[in-house]
Amino acid sequence: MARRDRRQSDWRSLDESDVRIRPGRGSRPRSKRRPAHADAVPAMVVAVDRGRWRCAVNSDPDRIVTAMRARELGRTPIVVGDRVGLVGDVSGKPDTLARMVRVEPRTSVLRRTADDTDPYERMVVANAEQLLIVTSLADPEPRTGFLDRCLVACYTGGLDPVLCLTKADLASPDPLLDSYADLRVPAVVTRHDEDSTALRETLRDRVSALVGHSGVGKSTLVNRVVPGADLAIGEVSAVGKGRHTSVSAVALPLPDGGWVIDTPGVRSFGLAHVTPDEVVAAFPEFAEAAEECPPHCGHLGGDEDPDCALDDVVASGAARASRLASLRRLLISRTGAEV
Ligand SMILES: Nc1nc2c(ncn2[C@@H]2O[C@H](COP(=O)(O)OP(=O)(O)OP(=O)(O)O)[C@@H](O)[C@H]2O)c(=O)[nH]1
Ligand SMILES: [Zn+2]
Repeated sequence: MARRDRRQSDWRSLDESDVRIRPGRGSRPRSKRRPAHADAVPAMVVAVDRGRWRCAVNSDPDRIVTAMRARELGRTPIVVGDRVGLVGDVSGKPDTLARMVRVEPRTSVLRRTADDTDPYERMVVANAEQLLIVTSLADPEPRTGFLDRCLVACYTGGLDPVLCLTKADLASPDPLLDSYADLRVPAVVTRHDEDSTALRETLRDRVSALVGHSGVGKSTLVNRVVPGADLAIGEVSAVGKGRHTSVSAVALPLPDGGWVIDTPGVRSFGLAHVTPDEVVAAFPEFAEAAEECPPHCGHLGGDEDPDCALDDVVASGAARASRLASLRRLLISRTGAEV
């Protein structure tokens, strides 16, 4: 609790956003001002730049409105993917500015810390249903440490992970797929000399965030599934005048429905905010046993956590040893060196 209090008071100094899902909000008694904004129109944030938010009214990519934050929202972080309520001029005509009066509770949050020692979590994307972890099979070689960290971010943030393995013309996906089989993460394999039907199917009608290291072919993918993506990114990143390249997330509409949220600035996932128990919670067969562990168990077993109860689950035959090994690999990635 102490940690939470400290964090709350320090939010103000952050430039990126904090990151909390606020599950309590839906059941909280309605505040007095809510009825006053009964006419607010729903919209999704598609880009953020320096105190201005670009929003798609009714999630319609053809109804883009620029908005400011109503004073009553204080400094609540508002990021791409947030569902908001807008009042005022929502025409979207040049030089008009709507007012954002509400941020809906989030269904998921993709968050990270800047590095592993940074105690402050930052929100990257809100409400994405899935995270496409874009990894090339060669050139550059897959970085499983990064991949594992992305999985942890999914499990603790409420997103469905999907492995997106690119450059299959250069190397076989099988070894990588084998090493993730126990985690049961769905995968899409792509190569630039074949069509992208499987990828389109995976993305259709969903809100998908994309992460990947430089050079893995993420831009190639985005341009394939979103015609004119380069142009669109240029446009939204021009929200704050004078800025030509966007490093924050940008939501781009898919022609068949759904959105992809590119995260150009995100090359790493510090996970200082994640506890071992949060990771274990994503593994139903181990979650209950973890309650039998000594306090502050890191669940790594061996010399690190000799009394960890997770080994008993495997010994009893209720889970496979390889599942526990995969879980522990994720736990190690949480504390391991940044990759
Ligand atoms: N062989 C092969 N090369 C590919 C494939 N997809 C992309 N590339 C190449 O990989 C390089 C990097 O692709 P980009 O799409 O720019 O990669 P990125 O991940 O967006 O990288 P940044 O722009 O640095 O963020 C380019 O030279 C692409 O032509 C593929 O399926 N096979
Ligand atoms: Zn344990």
